[in-house]
Amino acid sequence: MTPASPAPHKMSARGVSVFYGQKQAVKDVSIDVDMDKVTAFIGPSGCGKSTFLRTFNRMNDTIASARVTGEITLDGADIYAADMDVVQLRARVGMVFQKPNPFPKSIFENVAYGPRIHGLASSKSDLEGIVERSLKRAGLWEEVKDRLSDSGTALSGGQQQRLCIARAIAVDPEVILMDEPASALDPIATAKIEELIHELRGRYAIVIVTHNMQQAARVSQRTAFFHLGQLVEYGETDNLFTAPREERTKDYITGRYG
Ligand SMILES: Nc1ncnc2c1ncn2[C@@H]1O[C@H](COP(=O)(O)OP(=O)(O)OP(=O)(O)O)[C@@H](O)[C@H]1O
Repeated sequence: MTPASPAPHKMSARGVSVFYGQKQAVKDVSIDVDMDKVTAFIGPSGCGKSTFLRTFNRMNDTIASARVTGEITLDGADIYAADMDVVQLRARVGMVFQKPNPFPKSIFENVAYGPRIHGLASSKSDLEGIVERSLKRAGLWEEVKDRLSDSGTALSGGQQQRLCIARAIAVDPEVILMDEPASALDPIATAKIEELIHELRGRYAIVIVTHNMQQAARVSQRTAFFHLGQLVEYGETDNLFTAPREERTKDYITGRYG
């Protein structure tokens, strides 16, 4: 009997480099990201974590000087192919930013906007159902269900970030990219976001950039350590923090630099 082939990776990067003009920010990085897992990107400031994360849904396209080489696939399809619909790609690979950035619209509209432009709801009640389900999944429903028409920007920072997560979830993504999603939040709001990441893990592939090693250890199953644009080490989070293979990883996690 031939052994079953391993499950295909949700996303794979092969030999990815990113340049800003002449400057190379990401150097020949290859990595796989899987469903049901949280992957953390850690490393000192400026090592290219955010730049690399943004290649996964082509957010670098919005920066005129940025150039990406190598290959990134989603379910085996090259996301940089000429016929890739980038709007569709960003619905499948959603993103949550460091600073919560709700639209200056109502809580309801923040979540309803994506499903509406992507034609995901067949009726008003269908749309209301999507909004409720997304807010529930983002752990915000109980706090906002009686004031859905209030402005999203009037919420607390932590609530705004959960609203942004609800907005990403509403279009039914497969992958969620989070770029330091809790670094602008207080410890209680941070704990809520971390709890939420745990709850979301079963449904999506999640990739999180974090400055905070304790946070990476708490929320992720896999960790990638970056230094000077290179991927130094990638492995199971427990192993990486307890028995790093590379000297540079060891120096970083023991606080010798960074
Ligand atoms: N829009 C840009 N134009 C030019 N250079 C950039 C741009 N964005 C980032 N860089 C440079 O690319 C390198 C990697 O930056 P990036 O933000 O990806 O690192 P990072 O590891 O996420 O850092 P941090 O943790 O501080 O956010 C840095 O040297 C940075 O100055």
